[in-house]
Amino acid sequence: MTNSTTLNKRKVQTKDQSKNKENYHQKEPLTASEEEIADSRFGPLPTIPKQRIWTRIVVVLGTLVIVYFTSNQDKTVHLAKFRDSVNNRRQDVKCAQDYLDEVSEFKGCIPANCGRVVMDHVITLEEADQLLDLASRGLSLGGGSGGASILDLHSGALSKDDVFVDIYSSFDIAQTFTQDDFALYIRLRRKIQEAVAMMFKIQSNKLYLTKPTFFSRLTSAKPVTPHDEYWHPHVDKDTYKSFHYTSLVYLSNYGTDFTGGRFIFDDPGNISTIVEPKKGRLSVFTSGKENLHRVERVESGTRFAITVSFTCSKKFAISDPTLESKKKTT
Ligand SMILES: O=C(O)CCC(=O)C(=O)O
Ligand SMILES: [Fe+2]
Repeated sequence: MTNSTTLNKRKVQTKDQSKNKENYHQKEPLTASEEEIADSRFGPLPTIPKQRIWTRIVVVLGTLVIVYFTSNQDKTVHLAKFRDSVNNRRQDVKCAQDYLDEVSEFKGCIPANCGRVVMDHVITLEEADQLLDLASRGLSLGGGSGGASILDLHSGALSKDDVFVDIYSSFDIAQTFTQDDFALYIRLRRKIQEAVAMMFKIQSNKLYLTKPTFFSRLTSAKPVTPHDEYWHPHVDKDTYKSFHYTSLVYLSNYGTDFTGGRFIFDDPGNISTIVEPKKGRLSVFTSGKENLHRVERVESGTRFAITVSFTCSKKFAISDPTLESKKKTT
């Protein structure tokens, strides 16, 4: 066969194929023999009913809408619910670089991981009740007119109306507190310090109590001073330079003693990581930007807690208060 004959044959084939194509597009009925050939070689030509196409479009669009809205919405994660009883429920997060840079100077005080841990079995219910009793007696000497009152047993700062007073110079504190109160306070501070050291794998003797360390009483009352606005997101280390580890012990129960007032870590990706306060619950976390947090506004009732703060830097250490040492300053 010559080359020209082959070429001619190809031309004929191409002509036939384009004829078929035309047939297909123009939907001209196939001849019986063409139909037979099409059926036997390829099976019947596929057809998608219009209704099914619309169903698919609606499903795809619906899915896109759901994905769009859910990805922009707040996601809520519970680190510890009120009804949970947790041993050491931890969540590691990447340390903020400036926190890591700073803490790296303090050998024995560098956390194995940054993050948060909730512990329900470090402070007993009885100890929490005793602390609550101590806090209530102290706070009964004053109390802010807005929704937040604090009592700092180290500095003596107590909220009173819209200012702070010094309980050690304003009152005869021996009428309000006993030596046992201070002994309890010191014992629990040590317990918390041990727990912080254990959870972050650091040396307890490289950790120092720092200021402010204080009791808080929160209500739904209208704010009077900026100190009453406890619900703003913040980083403890930005507010208080000395902080490296923050710990909180809750002294009242979410849902029964008060509503609202949950503790929330504002995590990247609009994730709210929630700790519901519970009497005796200890929550500890590294104080850097990795742990941006806030307290929800209390809606009803009264919420008591104590913030116990630790530093790795000896120069920011404060000593434990005792009844004797504090009486001397009056
Ligand atoms: O009371 C709490 O749950 C948190 C208080 C707090 O954020 C703080 O003391 O810095
Ligand atoms: Fe805080």
